[in-house]
Amino acid sequence: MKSFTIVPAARLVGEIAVPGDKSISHRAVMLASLARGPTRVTGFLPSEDCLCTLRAFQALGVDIEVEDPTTLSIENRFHRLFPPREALDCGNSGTMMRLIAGILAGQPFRSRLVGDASLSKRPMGRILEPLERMGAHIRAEGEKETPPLALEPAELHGIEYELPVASAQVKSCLLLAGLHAQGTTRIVEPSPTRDHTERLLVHFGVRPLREGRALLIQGGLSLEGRDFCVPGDFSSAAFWIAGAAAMPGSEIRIRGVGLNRTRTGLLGVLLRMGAQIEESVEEASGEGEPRGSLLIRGGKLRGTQITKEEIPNLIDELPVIAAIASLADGETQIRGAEELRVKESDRIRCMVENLRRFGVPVDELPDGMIVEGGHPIRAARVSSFGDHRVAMACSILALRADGRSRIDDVGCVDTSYPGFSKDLHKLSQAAVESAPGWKDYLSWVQPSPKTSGGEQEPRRPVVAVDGPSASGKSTVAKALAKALGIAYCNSGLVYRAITWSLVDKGVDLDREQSFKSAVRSMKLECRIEENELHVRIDGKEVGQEVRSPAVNAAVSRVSASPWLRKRLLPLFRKLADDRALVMEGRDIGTAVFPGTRFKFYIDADPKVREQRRQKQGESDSIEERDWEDRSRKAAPLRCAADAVFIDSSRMTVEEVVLRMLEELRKRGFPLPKESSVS
Ligand SMILES: O=C(O)C1=C[C@@H](OP(=O)(O)O)[C@@H](O)[C@H](O)C1
Ligand SMILES: C=C(OP(=O)(O)O)C(=O)O
Repeated sequence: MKSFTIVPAARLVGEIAVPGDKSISHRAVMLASLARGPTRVTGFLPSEDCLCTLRAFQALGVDIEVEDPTTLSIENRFHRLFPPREALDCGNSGTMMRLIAGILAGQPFRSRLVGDASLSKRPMGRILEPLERMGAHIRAEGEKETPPLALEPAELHGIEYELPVASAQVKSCLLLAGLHAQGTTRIVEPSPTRDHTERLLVHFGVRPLREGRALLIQGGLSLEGRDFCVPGDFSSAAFWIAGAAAMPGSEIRIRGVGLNRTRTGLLGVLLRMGAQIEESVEEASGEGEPRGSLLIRGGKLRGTQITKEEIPNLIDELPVIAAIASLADGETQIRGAEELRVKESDRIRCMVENLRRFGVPVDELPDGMIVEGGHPIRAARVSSFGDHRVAMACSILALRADGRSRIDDVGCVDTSYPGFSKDLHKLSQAAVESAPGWKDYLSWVQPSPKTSGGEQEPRRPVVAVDGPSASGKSTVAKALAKALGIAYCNSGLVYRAITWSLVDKGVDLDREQSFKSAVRSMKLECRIEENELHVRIDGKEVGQEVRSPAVNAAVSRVSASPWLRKRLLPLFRKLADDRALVMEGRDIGTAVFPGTRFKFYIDADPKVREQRRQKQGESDSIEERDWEDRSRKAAPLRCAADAVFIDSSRMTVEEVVLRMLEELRKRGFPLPKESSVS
């Protein structure tokens, strides 16, 4: 299962254009497929949801040529739809299923609509009832009026219908059914919802009539094909807008984004919270879709109240609003949002659960939540619950956590925003990867955490060499020390020695008190002889026993102790008091000697590292080890911001050491006259 690993970032900076609008892409394909004459759709969103719509209309006999992923040529040459051979797959998309049902309800053929596990739980009664009243023969095969939907041939007639819930999907379903019905269909909305269907109908030559809260559509009119350009998706941009607004120091510009007022409720909420947003509408041509650019500058936000009336125009943005409410000062209340419970997940439940994991105090309400902002965000491992917006909202919050977070089950992001992780990476400079993959390690770069006493340059030059297991760092660190003629130390040896002694004494490592008192009473001596570190415990020099399976099994637990790590810092630092050295470990450049100018981070592809371990006759679960090392609370494995990152996957030891020597020369390390590498 795919997951994102998110490294904290101070702010979001940069400029992007988000991919095409999902709601509009669905509708553009649908209406162009019903129209006479060709339509070229540009800016189409090639996400999983919209591709389901595209495939469905191909299956219904419409010519759809994919010129490139975002450009479609659509023509219904026969001016009618054909019976599909198989069930039409709506994937994860509520919009597709509800809108296409409106189109198919009045066709002279049978059809069946199916969806994935999440869609199969979503309520369809809201479209079944009015469609049946229009004369449709439609049946929900799932329990409690859930998909699949089976449609029989039918002739529809217009009705008057007042929507019980404010839903653009139900409204659009009925507008599309009304197009194929006899007479007029009159739809009354409890409050205005996104009006993309109305605008696109006008674009294709059919104008629904507005009478206050009512919308009227005349049956039997035909649509005319006409090229259309889909604007960027405001709901995708929302992650950057909200994230940047809530992260002081941020500055981002988003170009070509849809700015339809029935979608941009988030902007009003953010402005109320104190956000700095500049909007410039560049294209508001008549009844087309307005689009333009947004400039967002980050600052400290304050909590707000979001009321029922506001919900329809920001419904899909509520997960990210909940996320950034956690960063704002004070309380944010979201009310009147019970519709969130029947989206791709129960977005109230899932966001409440995830926010709690991030350490955010939050109360769940039947129709929303109360988020208490301003508390530190804890690094967490959370699930998307298969919901794209939950995954992306949590990714934004994770940027502000106190360490690496992991969002599991993020394949769903492709339903609306393929390329989200790339954009997150671009704007945050943080690493997002399909964990625990390798490619993004380079961008794991983090500022060295502050530790007392270690920020100053050590008295003698220290070369810090960090990296994950089996990266080759020990081999190169030893060879480098030899080439420089200085001492080689391995902090791991000290942790191993302590572990050996604890194991030998039978100390119960799970009992903190016994562990601490055993360490306190231990006589630990570290000294360097002939450029090598020697460790003595209670007068006994430790040797090969530190490599025993018992020590292997326990050393991670011992070295994960923040108390012990802190206790050992002065001991490690003292080693550099009277001699230059190369010190190798996992936090040398970030915690032990953050002040040294000579830092390296050695890494290699996990596959290469696994092979190296096998060659040493050991087997190691490299990816799991990486995750543990990187996510542990005390001095997690990080590439220091000022370290030189070396990917040793395809380099020999000699090449790596030469590269290090070269860098040391550049950084002014007092190199011996004749550096030799052996
Ligand atoms: O019409 C649309 O394109 C949509 C309408 C909204 O759903 P409801 O109509 O169910 O509120 C929204 O949540 C969904 O993402 C897309
Ligand atoms: C609710 C959403 O989509 P749909 O209803 O189309 O699945 C969404 O994209 O947030």
